[in-house]
Amino acid sequence: MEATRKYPKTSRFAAIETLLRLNRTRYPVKPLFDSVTDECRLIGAERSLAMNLIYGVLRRRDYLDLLIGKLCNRPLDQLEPFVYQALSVGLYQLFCLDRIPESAAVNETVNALKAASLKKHLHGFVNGVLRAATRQRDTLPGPDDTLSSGAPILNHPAWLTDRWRDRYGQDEMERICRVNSREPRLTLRVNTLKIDRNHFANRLQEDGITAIPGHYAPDSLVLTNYQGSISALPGYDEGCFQVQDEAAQLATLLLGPFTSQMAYLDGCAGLGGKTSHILQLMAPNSRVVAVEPEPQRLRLLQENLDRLAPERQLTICPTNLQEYLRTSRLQFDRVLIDAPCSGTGVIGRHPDIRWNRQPDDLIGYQLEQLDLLDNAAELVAPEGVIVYATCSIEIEENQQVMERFLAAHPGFSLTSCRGYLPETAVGFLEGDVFAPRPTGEIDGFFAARFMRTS
Ligand SMILES: C[S@@+](CC[C@H](N)C(=O)[O-])C[C@H]1O[C@@H](n2cnc3c(N)ncnc32)[C@H](O)[C@@H]1O
Repeated sequence: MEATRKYPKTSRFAAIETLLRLNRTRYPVKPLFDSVTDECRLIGAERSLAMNLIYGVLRRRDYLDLLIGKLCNRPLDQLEPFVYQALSVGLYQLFCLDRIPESAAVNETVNALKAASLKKHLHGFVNGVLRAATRQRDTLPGPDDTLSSGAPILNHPAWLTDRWRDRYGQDEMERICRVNSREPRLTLRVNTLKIDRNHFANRLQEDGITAIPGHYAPDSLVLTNYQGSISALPGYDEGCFQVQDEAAQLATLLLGPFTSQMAYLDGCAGLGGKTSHILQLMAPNSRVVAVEPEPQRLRLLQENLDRLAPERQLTICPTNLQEYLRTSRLQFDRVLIDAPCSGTGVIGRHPDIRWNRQPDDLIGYQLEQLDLLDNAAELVAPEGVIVYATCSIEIEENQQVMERFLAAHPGFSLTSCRGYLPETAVGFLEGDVFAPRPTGEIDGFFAARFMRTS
């Protein structure tokens, strides 16, 4: 108790504790982080720093393990678990960030061990390793160096790198890993119901925030130098924008053409990123139904839509698609199935995914995705279109789902995404489907259009 009172549970403590729980449970990092930061009563900049440290460690896990292995003369699994995570957080600050002074990185990390009431010799051990690391900086590898064998540091589990090597070749696999190891960029979709892209960019500029138009999606802005929280950006409360990668923005365009009197169903609405985009793009006398079963997401969906499009024709259904189909008599011109998936296209943005997923998960997702599409097929009107989307780059969740759906539903045919993408984005087509791989400018994604022909 004495130590806890003396040493507050700061951002470093929260980062270490979250990484520890993640390692133990393999739960998604966000809810673990929320409960740890609530317990530590962390807010504002301290909370953001904790988040950056966790995500950074997860993006550079193999590199940090390499450093720890060189600096400690024992196997990693023989380190006390809190000590192992503390060394990771400390070394990440020292070797991957340039905005934290060395002394603060070391002292604050050691204080986290004190706040955790760990034995005194462990404080000394962590202090010694981190100080040795700063002295030996010139002889230790940097985060983007290759190993002495010439092999790159991939920071991904072997099952993922093996499958990407088999599919794309060594160079492309290494490129994807490199992209996923860097901090992703922050991209917004300007809400043109409220303001156009140029005016909003100027408004950000007035606050010293540089915003450049994205290369692909017509309403996108990329913020190149912003480190603060999203809700502190100008125009947040007024609903002037939504954080959304360009791949996700392009996916909604595939629901086009946005002619009048159309009925849209967003069958997996989540937090409403694409629902709000449909509301932004739809022509007069159109309407949207959004289905989402998960209560927490539902609450955020409602909040987001209240902020972004309060006066639009929208019905939110707090249920799953299967139940919706049982109770609804409606048919839709466009159905979007932005399905639950492994998320391997957004591993840079959500770095816990790479360590939490297992190869067997892919077939589990495929079954869920096919079931959602079976239900969607019943809800789409003749001549209507289903857009099937995932943020995965795995064949099992994309091409295989597409083939199996079409084989089971002869009344549907694949139609090309080409006519719905801006010219700058047609390079992401693989045949008829939209399938960018992560580049640092755009997330990995997959989308296909199925038209009901009979
Ligand atoms: C990839 S997320 C959707 C993201 C969202 N479209 C967006 O752009 O923000 C998939 C969503 O499907 C929801 N979901 C899972 N099973 C479902 C089901 N059987 N019916 C409808 N939605 C489901 C999940 O709760 C999750 O929010």
